[in-house]
Amino acid sequence: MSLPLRCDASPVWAALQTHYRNHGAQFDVRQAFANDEQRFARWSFKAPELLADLSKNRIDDATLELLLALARDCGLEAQREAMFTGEPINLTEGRAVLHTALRAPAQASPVGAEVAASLQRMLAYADALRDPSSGITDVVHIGIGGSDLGPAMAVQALQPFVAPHLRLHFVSNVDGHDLFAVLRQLRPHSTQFVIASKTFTTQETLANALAARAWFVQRGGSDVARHFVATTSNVAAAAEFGISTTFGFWDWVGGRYSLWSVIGLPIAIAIGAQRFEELLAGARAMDEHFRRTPLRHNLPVLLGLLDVWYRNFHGYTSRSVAPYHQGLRRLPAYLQQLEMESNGKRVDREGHELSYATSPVVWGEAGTNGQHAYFQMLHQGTDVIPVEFIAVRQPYYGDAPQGELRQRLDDQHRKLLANCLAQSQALMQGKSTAQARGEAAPTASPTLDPDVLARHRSFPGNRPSTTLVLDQLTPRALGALIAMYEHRVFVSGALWGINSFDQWGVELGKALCNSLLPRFGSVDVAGLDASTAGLMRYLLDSSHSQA
Ligand SMILES: O=P(O)(O)OC[C@H]1O[C@](O)(CO)[C@@H](O)[C@@H]1O
Repeated sequence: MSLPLRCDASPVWAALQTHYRNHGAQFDVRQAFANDEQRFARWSFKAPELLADLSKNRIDDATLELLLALARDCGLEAQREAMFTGEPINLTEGRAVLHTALRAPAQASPVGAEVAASLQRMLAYADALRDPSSGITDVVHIGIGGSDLGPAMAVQALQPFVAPHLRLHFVSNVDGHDLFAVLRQLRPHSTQFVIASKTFTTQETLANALAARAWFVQRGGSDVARHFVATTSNVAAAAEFGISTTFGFWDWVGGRYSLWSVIGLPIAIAIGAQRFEELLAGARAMDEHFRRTPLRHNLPVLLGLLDVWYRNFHGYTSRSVAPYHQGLRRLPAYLQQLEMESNGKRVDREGHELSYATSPVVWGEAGTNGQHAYFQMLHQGTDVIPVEFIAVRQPYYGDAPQGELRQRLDDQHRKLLANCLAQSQALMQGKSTAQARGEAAPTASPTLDPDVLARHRSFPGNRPSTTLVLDQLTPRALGALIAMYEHRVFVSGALWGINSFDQWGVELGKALCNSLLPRFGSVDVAGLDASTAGLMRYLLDSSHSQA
C-alpha cells in the first residue's frame, strides 16, 4: 500500500476548519434536539453487542459528511484492508498488525493454522489448571502494560464467570509492595505463576518474577518448572530465565492488542475455554462490523471521526470514560494504554512533524464514584471534556441473589442507570442563571446577593457525551466492546497519518533508568543535572529518615 494522504493535505481539512468557525463552534445540542424529534433515532447506532447513542454530541449531517469525506481522502478503507490482510503497516518496526487474526476463523487468515494450534494448547492448559483436581487455588499473573492491563481488566469485568475456587492476582509494578501484598496471602503448593512479557526483557516483570521465584523456593515450594509458566514472543529468553513451559506468540501482535493471544491465559484460566472463545467471538463480530459496514453506519469509524472533530477542530484536549459498571473500573486504565500509547505521536509515518494535535488524554473512573470526585469540573469547569458513558442493561452477579437482597440489588441497578442518564442529561441541559435564581438553595449563605449565588449555581450545558449500552457484561459483549475501541483508535490514527503501532516514546526513560540504577549503590551523581543529583542525594541520605 502506498502511503495514504495525511489529513491536513486533504482539501476537506480546510473545509472543516471553515465549517467549524461558521457552524461547529456555535452548535447547540439542545437546539439540535428541538429541531429534530428523530435525533435520538438518527444518531444512535447498533453494532454487535452494543448500542451507541451519539445524539448528545456536537455533530450533525453536514459535519459528518465532511468528516466522511476526509476519511475517504485519507484512504481509511484501504488502510483498514491493509491491516486486516497483514501488510506491514507498523512501518518503524517492519511488522504486520494482525491481532484481528487471533479471533478470525482459522481458514480466513494466512496465520490461521498456527493461531488455532496456539489457542487450543493454551485453552487445554487453562482448563486443566482450573479443574479443582490440579490443586491450584491462586494464579499470580506477572506482567506490565499490555501484558497486564488487558487480562487484569477482563478478569475483573468477568468476575461473576470466574470459577469460585480460584483467585486471580495481577502484579505489575516494580514497586515490591505490589508483589509482597499478594505473596503474603499465598501458599506455594497451591499457587501458579504466569510470567507474561512479549519481549521478556521488561525490567519490572523480570524483577517480580525473580522475587516470586525466591519466595516460592524460600517457602519450601518444589517443582518450580510446574508452578512457573511464561507467555511471551521471546521463548528463548524465557528458557534462559529457567522457565520450561512457555506459550509463545508472534511479533505481529502488539502488546496493547495482545489479550486475545496467550497473554489472555489468566482470562482463560478464570472463565474457562468456552467463555474465552465467546470473548473472541464478540471481538470477531466487531471486526466484521468494522471491516464490512459502510463508513456512515460503522461505529468505530463514527467514534474515531468524532474524536478527530473534537480534538482538531474544537480543540478538546481530553476525553473522560465513565463506565457505570463496577466490573469495568479498570477500563479507563486499559484505554489509556490502548489510545495514548497508540496515538500519542508527533510525527507522521515519514517522520515529518505534525501541525495538528493527536491523542487526547483519556481518563476516567467507574460511575457513580466519579460523580463524587471530578464531575464538578465536567459540569462547571472551564474545559469542555466529552464524556463517554457506558451502561449495562442487565446486572449479572453470578450466584443468583434471592428474596429481599435481590430486590435491593435490582433497585440499586435502577439507581445506577438513572445516575448515568442524569449525568449526560445535566451535561447537555445545563442550567441558566435565571433558572438557578428561581430555585431554593437551602445551604447557600443567607447574606449573599442572589444574583451572585445564581452565577455560582448555573451550568453552561451543551457539553457533549456519548452513551454506549451493553445488554449484559458477558465475555462476548466485553470482546465486542474492546475490539470496538481498538478499531476506533485505528481510525483516528489512520486520519492523523501516524503509526499507531509503535511506542518509541517509552524508550528514553527506560534507558536513563538503566544508566541511573548503578549510580544508586555509590550515590554517584557526577555529570547529572542538578535536580536529578539533588534528588538522588536526598533519597539515599538516611539522615532524612523520620524513623
Ligand atoms: O510485554 P512486555 O514486552 O513486557 O512489555 C510490556 C509493555 O511495555 C511497553 O513496551 C512499553 O510500556 C508496552 O508497549 C508493553 O505492553
